[in-house]
Amino acid sequence: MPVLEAVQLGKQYDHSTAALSDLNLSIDSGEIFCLLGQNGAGKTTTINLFLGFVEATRGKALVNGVEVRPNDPKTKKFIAYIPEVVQLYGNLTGVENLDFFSRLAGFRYSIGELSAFLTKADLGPDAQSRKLSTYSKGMRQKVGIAIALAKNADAILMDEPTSGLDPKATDEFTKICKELALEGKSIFMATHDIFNAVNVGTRIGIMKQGRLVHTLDTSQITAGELQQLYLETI
Ligand SMILES: Nc1ncnc2c1ncn2[C@@H]1O[C@H](COP(=O)(O)OP(=O)(O)OP(=O)(O)O)[C@@H](O)[C@H]1O
Repeated sequence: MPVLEAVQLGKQYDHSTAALSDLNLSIDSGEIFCLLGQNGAGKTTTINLFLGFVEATRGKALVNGVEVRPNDPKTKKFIAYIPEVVQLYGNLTGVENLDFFSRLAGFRYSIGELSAFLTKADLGPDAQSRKLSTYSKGMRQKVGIAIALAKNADAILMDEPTSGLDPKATDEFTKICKELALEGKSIFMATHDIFNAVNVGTRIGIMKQGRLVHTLDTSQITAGELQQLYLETI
């Protein structure tokens, strides 16, 4: 069974044209699916439909075979979400933030366990005990990853996770994503970074005006070819 599945999924906000139309997509355990598309193409809408933040006007989104419904916690426990800027408490340390958000998700961990999640997310011991107000954007992303790990989510959804990260931080983030996928997590990422999409993704989707117009295996395409296809498509 796919971890994330969209069946004829569509969304129309009010009287506007459809933000998403007829999306059919299956993402398995261990896959990293990178969704490309211009501003307004429908990437965030797709993520929001899986999260249950907005309600589908057509079709359905499923997580582990369970249909997503807004305000229904059933599918939320399977998913973690990492927004472009991970919102955390500046006056709490990395460990304290992770503890707070783990408790919100219903998990209580020892300091050692919390520290192990942060270490796995590539945040060293010095950083773990520092206040979040001193963290870089890349470090905040790592706390976001640790929160996903602590929640034991099967799917991690990310909206432009590498935007604004320097090349080293992007590389570190990419390595963590690959490790998580090897452990069986499903990752769904909206991104504008074509090079990183080819580097990190197992599959790429290109969306235009709410429609998924291309789906490719990254083994079949170079970054240059993807860029060409993207520019021809949008
Ligand atoms: N809450 C909303 N109400 C009305 N229209 C919306 C709402 N959210 C998004 N839209 C519209 O839906 C379309 C798709 O937007 P969406 O944010 O999903 O695109 P995107 O691909 O994520 O863009 P970006 O790369 O800028 O984040 C756009 O036309 C946008 O204006």
